[in-house]
Amino acid sequence: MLSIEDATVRFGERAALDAVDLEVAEHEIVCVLGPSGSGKSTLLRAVAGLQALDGGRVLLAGADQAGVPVHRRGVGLMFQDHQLFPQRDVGGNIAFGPRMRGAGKAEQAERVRDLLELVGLPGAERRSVAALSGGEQQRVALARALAPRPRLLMLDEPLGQLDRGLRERLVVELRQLFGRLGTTVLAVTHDQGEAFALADRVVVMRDGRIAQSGAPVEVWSRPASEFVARFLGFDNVVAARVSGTVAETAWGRIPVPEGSPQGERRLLVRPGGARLAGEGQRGWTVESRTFRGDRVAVRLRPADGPALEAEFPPGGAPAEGAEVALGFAVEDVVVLGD
Ligand SMILES: Nc1ncnc2c1ncn2[C@@H]1O[C@H](COP(=O)(O)OP(=O)(O)OP(=O)(O)O)[C@@H](O)[C@H]1O
Repeated sequence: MLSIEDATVRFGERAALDAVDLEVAEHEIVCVLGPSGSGKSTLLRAVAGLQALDGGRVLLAGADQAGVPVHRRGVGLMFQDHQLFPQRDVGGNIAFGPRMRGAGKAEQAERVRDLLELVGLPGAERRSVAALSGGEQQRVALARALAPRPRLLMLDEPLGQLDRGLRERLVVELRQLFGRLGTTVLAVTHDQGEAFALADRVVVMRDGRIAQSGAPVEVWSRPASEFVARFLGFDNVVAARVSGTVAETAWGRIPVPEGSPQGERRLLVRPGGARLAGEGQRGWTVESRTFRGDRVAVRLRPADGPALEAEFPPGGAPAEGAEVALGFAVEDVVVLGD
């Protein structure tokens, strides 16, 4: 459906997109994640035709989009800076696209009715957009973006302004909705929870390049590099010398999965990977304990080396100041690439 080939966009000396290659298949939901300034919006804008490329190509269904204006690309946009038209009512906002494409009054009304049904706001045609809640406005913006039946829907921080509870609910609804409609989606967010919940595939960007691309579970369980690991919030990263299935680290000898990269590496231990073990490595002191509802986060300090963040079930966490022995679960250990 969408092929981005070697796409480059420069602002002065700096490349906001640096030779990016990305394919999005029909019906696929791809979420682009990354820190502020990593080039996420520039990527979307380039696909939409709002940003010219300095190099490379954007193809939609095989056709090079060079010189094709935004409104002829057949893409739907729901961007942060594309607010609803305040002077039109809900129906007027949603009917805008179909009207521009020459749909008659009856067809427009039917489309608006169907879409309002779809986004869970049946009968809201005549409501003023100013009188809608934030969540309702997002739904109307989504209906407006879907109205012209775009072959590709692009979302920039679709739920950015909303509070967490509403976001979590809407993200589930969105995924179901896109599945039902068979919509192909390219979305951008800085919120990893949102990306992981929405996407079939996540793409993590760094400085205008793709740092990792894969199914959510794959990226989560096997971050490719220290950058991706830290971006996902994993802080237990330590220098390691890997030989076979064992790594020597400041946290002691740690088992690593078979087939791990060898030699001088960086190694990640997910917080669930450290276990209390009588026959494990002794000499860890519990520096702090933080209750997090369903688990307790515990900061452990070895005799000599950096602290390690571990997680325990609420009933099973050691007390502050306690001396414990630790073992490591190999499935929570990742030898990172460069
Ligand atoms: N019109 C512009 N002129 C100059 N520099 C720009 C322009 N648009 C973007 N940039 C720069 O390009 C880089 C990538 O910006 P972009 O907006 O794509 O990042 P982003 O990942 O979407 O960030 P955010 O999450 O903050 O929206 C940044 O360094 C930004 O300052």
